[in-house]
Amino acid sequence: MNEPERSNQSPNPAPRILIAGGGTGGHAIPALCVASSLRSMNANVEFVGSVSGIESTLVPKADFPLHALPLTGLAGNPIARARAATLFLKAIRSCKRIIQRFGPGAVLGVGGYASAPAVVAARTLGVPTLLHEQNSVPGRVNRLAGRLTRETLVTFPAALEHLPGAVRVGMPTRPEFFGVSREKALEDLGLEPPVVVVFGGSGGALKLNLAAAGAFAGTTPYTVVQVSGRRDFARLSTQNPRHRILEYVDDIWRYLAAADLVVSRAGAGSLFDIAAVGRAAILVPFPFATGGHQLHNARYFTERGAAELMMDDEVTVESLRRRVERLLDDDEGREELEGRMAALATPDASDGVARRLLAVAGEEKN
Ligand SMILES: CC(=O)N[C@H]1[C@@H](OP(=O)(O)OP(=O)(O)OC[C@H]2O[C@@H](n3ccc(=O)[nH]c3=O)[C@H](O)[C@@H]2O)O[C@H](CO)[C@@H](O)[C@@H]1O
Repeated sequence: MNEPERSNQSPNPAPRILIAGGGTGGHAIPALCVASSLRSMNANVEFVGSVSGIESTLVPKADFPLHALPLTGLAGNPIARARAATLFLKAIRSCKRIIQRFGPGAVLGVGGYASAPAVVAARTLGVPTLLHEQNSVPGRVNRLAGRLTRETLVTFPAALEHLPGAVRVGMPTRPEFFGVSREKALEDLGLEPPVVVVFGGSGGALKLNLAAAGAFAGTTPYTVVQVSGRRDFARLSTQNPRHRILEYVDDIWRYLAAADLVVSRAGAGSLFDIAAVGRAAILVPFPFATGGHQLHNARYFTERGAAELMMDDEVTVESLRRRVERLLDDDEGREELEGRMAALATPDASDGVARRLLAVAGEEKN
C-alpha cells in the first residue's frame, strides 16, 4: 500500500481515524458509510480489514487505504482454531504498527475479524476506541471488545440490554438509498412493474435462492430480480423472461427503490436499506445466526407492523410464491408496510458515528 500523504506542516492537521473490521457486507458497508461521512468532514481515514473479507474489494473501490491482514474465524477443528489464534495475536502486533505509523486520534471497531485485534492494539497504546454493533444481539467478541472501548454505539434498542452504557445511533446507511423514486429506478434499470426483489444479504442465502429459482422460473405476471450472491450464482437458472438473476449489485438502492415487494434475509444492513427506500418486505431470518440475531433484528420491524415475517422452515417453492402473490395483490397492505418501514430508517446514523469519533479524537488532542 502507498504511504498516504501526511499533513504535519499544517497548524490544524486533518483528524485521523482508523476503522477496523469487515468480513461481510453487514460490517464493511456501514464502515464505509462512516468513512464517507468522515471524509466529508475533512478527516483522513484508513482501514484495517481481513484479506478474505468483502472489504478487500469494497474499500479500495471507495478509494480509502486498506491494511489487509490474514485473519480467520475462531471456529472449526483444534488445528484451525490454533491457527486462527496465532493469526489474531500477529494481527494485534500488526495493528500496533499501523496505529503507531498512522497516528489516529480514535479507532472505530465495526465487528468482523479485524475489529477486535485493532481495538486491543489501540487500547494498549492508549488510543480511544469506539465500537459500532450492527445487530440486536451482539456476538461474544463484541461483548468483550465493548468493555475496552470508550463508547459503544448500537443499531437496535434491544442491543442496549447486552451492552450496558451503549448509545443507540441506528445503522449507517448509504445516502443513495434516500430520495430515489420508484419511477426513476424503474427507468434506469429498464424494468417493467410490478417488481419483486429477492436477496439474501451480501453473501446470498442458498435456501432462499433455490426456493426463488423454483418459484419464479416459469411465467410470472410481475418482474422478479433475484440478487443471488456470488456463491450460488452459477447453480441458478431461469426460463422466465421476467426473472433476472444477478450475482451482486453495487447499486442495490436502485433495485430496492424499483421494488413493489422485497423478500430478504434479516441482516441489519439489508433491513435498514429496505427502510431507507421504504418498501414492503417479507423477512426470512437466517436461522443459524449467532444468538438468533437475525430473528431479533427482523422482529424489531415486524412487531411494529413494518414488515412480514416468514420463518426459514416455512420456505418452499410453493409457499414463497403464494406469500409473494398474496402481498402483491394487497395494495393497501403494502402501502401500510411501506409507511411504517420508512419511519424506521436511520438516515443520520452515519454522520452521528462520524461526529462522535471526531469529538473523541479532538478530546485526546486537547
Ligand atoms: C449470514 C450472516 O451471518 N449474516 C450477517 C451479515 O450479513 P450480511 O453481510 O448479509 O449483512 P447485511 O444484511 O447486514 O448487509 C448486507 C449489505 O450488502 C448490501 N448488498 C447486498 C447484495 C448486493 O448485491 N449488493 C449490496 O450492496 C445490502 O444492501 C446491505 O447493505 O452481517 C450482518 C450485520 O452484522 C448480520 O446481521 C448478518 O446476520
